[in-house]
Amino acid sequence: QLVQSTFFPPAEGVMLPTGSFSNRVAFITGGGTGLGRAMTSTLSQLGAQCVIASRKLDVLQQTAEEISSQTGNKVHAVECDVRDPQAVARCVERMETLTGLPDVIINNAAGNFVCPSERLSPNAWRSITDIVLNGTAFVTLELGKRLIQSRKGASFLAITTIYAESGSGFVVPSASAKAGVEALYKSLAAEWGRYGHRFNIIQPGPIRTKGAFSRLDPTGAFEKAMISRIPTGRLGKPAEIANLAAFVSSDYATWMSGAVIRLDGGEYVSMAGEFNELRRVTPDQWKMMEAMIRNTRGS
Ligand SMILES: CCCCCCCCC/C=C/C=C/C(=O)SCCNC(=O)CCNC(=O)[C@H](O)C(C)(C)COP(=O)(O)OP(=O)(O)OC[C@H]1O[C@@H](n2cnc3c(N)ncnc32)[C@H](O)[C@@H]1OP(=O)(O)O
Ligand SMILES: NC(=O)C1=CN([C@@H]2O[C@H](COP(=O)(O)OP(=O)(O)OC[C@H]3O[C@@H](n4cnc5c(N)ncnc54)[C@H](OP(=O)(O)O)[C@@H]3O)[C@@H](O)[C@H]2O)C=CC1
Repeated sequence: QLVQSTFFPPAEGVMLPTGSFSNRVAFITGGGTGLGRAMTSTLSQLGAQCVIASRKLDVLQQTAEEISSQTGNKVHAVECDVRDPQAVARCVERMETLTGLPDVIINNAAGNFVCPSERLSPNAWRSITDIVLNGTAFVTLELGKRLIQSRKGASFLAITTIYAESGSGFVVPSASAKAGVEALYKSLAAEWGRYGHRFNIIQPGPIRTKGAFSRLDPTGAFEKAMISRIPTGRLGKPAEIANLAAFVSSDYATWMSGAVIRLDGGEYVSMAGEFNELRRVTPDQWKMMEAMIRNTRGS
């Protein structure tokens, strides 16, 4: 952590009023681990009945038991590989039986690893883009069609990343697929408002989770450099994303649709600005540089 992080301590308590999601059902892909688990925990504390889905049923079941024993609200675990549209349809059928169709859908499941693009096999490309782009599309279309048929409104949220906008070397399948997810959600925000559906996007900056950090910085060698470019001087916390996701999915945000919200401690703008490296210039060096600039005559 950098010294300025003391100005920006994370508030990790649940932000919305108790009961904000009473009588609501929330469906969270990848809800067993990391940020998905944090969002499930927050929504469950706020009264939602949650359904979490991913490939590893044992992980999902353990998370579901832990959260529901803390909150007293049901959390259902449903096995689902989002790459398989038939598995997605079966998962949604199971959810309809357990809870009925959801009010809140969070597309959070993802796959990623750092790799020079010239080392990627076609299957490596397919693996990431299938989870991130096709998986989000299959979940969104399956649920969207059923919600439209039932004339039920819903809030859809996709978790992308800050480099969905800029692109990034060494995570090219992820960058391409996340950019596709953003196009999908912005497009549906325009098309399906008439059915009572909102679509929003959160772009998190770096937040320590085992899933992300073990695949993106396996040796830990890049963490210090990464934190040094974050103006608020620290990583994000899962609870910070969870509070934002809860707000975006809540009745306090019914006028929000098609929004792309970056929550990254300022990392994106810090990397983007041409002159931002001048942060390193000391007061004495500024004195000298200013004198040089003022003494310049003509062009
Ligand atoms: C600079 C410091 C950075 C510090 C962190 C900063 C973070 C800030 C921004 C973060 C953004 C985060 C975005 C995320 O999405 S994080 C989410 C991460 N979580 C996961 O990835 C969880 C799920 N992942 C997985 O299950 C696997 O990793 C998987 C590979 C994506 C999928 O698993 P599976 O289906 O079992 O696939 P496999 O059969 O194992 O592999 C499929 C093909 O992919 C090839 N492959 C796998 N790993 C690698 C690798 N490391 N390098 C190259 N190729 C790889 C594999 O070989 C297969 O191809 P084939 O051999 O041709 O068949
Ligand atoms: N942590 C960070 O710094 C950042 C994370 N993000 C995004 O946040 C989200 C959560 O990531 P994070 O919590 O860090 O990482 P995790 O690895 O913990 O989460 C990824 C989840 O996706 C699930 N998943 C992967 N493949 C599939 C599949 N085929 N079908 C269903 N579920 C699947 C995994 O469960 P299982 O293995 O059981 O299938 C896992 O629970 C992702 O969208 C990621 O891109 C974005 C920017 C920064």
